[in-house]
Amino acid sequence: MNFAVPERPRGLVYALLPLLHFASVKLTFLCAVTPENEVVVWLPNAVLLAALLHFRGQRGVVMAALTFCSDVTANLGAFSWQEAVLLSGVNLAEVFVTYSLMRRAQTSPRLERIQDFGKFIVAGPLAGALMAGLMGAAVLKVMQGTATPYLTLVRLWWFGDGLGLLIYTPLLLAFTQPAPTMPRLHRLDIAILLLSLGLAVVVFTSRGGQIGEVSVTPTLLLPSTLFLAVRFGLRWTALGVALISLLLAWVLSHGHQPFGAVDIHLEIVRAQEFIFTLCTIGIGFAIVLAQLTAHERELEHKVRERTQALESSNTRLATLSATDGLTGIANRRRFDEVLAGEWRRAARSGQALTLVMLDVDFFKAYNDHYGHLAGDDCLRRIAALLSAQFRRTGDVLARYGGEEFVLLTSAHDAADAWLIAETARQSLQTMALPHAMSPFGTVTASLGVAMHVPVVGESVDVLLRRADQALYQAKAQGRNRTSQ
Ligand SMILES: Nc1nc2c(ncn2[C@@H]2O[C@H](COP(=O)(O)OP(=O)(O)OP(=O)(O)O)[C@@H](O)[C@H]2O)c(=O)[nH]1
Repeated sequence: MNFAVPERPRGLVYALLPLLHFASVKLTFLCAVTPENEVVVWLPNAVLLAALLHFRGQRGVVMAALTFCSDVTANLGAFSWQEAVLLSGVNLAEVFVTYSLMRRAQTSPRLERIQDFGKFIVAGPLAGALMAGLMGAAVLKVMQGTATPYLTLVRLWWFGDGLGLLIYTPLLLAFTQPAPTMPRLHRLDIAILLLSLGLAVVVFTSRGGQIGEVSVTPTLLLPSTLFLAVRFGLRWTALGVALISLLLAWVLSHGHQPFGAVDIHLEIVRAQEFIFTLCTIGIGFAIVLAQLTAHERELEHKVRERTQALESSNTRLATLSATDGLTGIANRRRFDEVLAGEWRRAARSGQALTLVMLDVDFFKAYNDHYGHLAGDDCLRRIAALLSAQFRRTGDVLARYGGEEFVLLTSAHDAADAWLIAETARQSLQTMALPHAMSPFGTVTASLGVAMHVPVVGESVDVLLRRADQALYQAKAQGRNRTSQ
């Protein structure tokens, strides 16, 4: 049982446990014991089992002692005190054997997986209750000298106790869990529930009659249980199953014959078979559905997580593929994309585009003199300076390659365009990065400016070529200048 351990049982639990046990004894006698003293279902043992499962066995001895006292008290009405103590001991043994078997089989105490429900059925209704049947029947035979054959006594005890565990344990456990969200009750739900209620009344009072070819037996209520499982989940299915089972037991023990006019012993076995089928199918189906829903949610959650991770790595990749690794500004690829888009937009709107090309002067000499790493650093500082300068909306600064930068911007006119470029050149000069191999003594740049209003169908090369020519001119005229 590898699930989170809940808090230990406290005062209120100790008070409620024997009360619930005693109430379950009363409920059993009210609904499920025939005038011939045959028990159709014996509920009380499930109270201790559910408590042991819920609290993972913590303070099990105290809880057992409390329910034992309640059990002996309940038995005293029908048996001598020695018999009462022995029979309550058998009940206690049944619960502890069931609990130990479930523990051994590593059963989830919440019975929330179909495998766990299966293990519970084997450990409790089959093994635990059978063992109690063998022991209880022996006590009755030896102490009371009952005339009923030993094996019949075993069967009666086994089936009654087993079904009690089967009906009541999942119900009590379901109600100790946090309440699941209830689906909204539609008109169709109400109609089906009312129809099922009507059907139950017909089934339980029809004395095994027939409508046409169809036998009106409790089996007809099976679809209603499946409906409960589909619409309302485990908690309400467990309750529905328990109600139908107890109603059937009550009907039987009050002389009605929902399976037709057959011998009462046979009638009880039929009812028990039906209750077993109803519980295993109804509760099992509800558990499978809940498991599927939980699995689906888990999958959805995983898909959402993966999608988010994929999206963020896509975004990171997109940023990486658009960024120049050395300077952190846009790379040529990104610049070409933006230029093409802006070119088309300007062609439609008739707006002028301004392109500034900036090439660092004597950079080979800088590299040769200061080293390649210093050259890298110099390029980074120039990029930072230009980024700080060109930050108007719509400005796109990029490293075009090597020691060449480009700026796509908009200017009012040619003079404005020249001023933008010239300001950048002057800032670089003012930064005064030492360049011993340059006639200017500091790092400088030459800039070429081109301005053009594109027309639809014209190639961007027009603008690039013009800027390149202007740059060539600036270089030819002595460098550290802006040409247009
Ligand atoms: N450190 C460094 N150097 C680079 C990088 N990319 C290109 N270069 C260098 O930039 C230099 C460019 O040299 P050239 O094309 O001859 O130009 P220049 O020496 O600046 O001469 P002008 O442009 O005519 O003034 C070459 O030495 C390249 O190795 C880079 O990422 N880091």
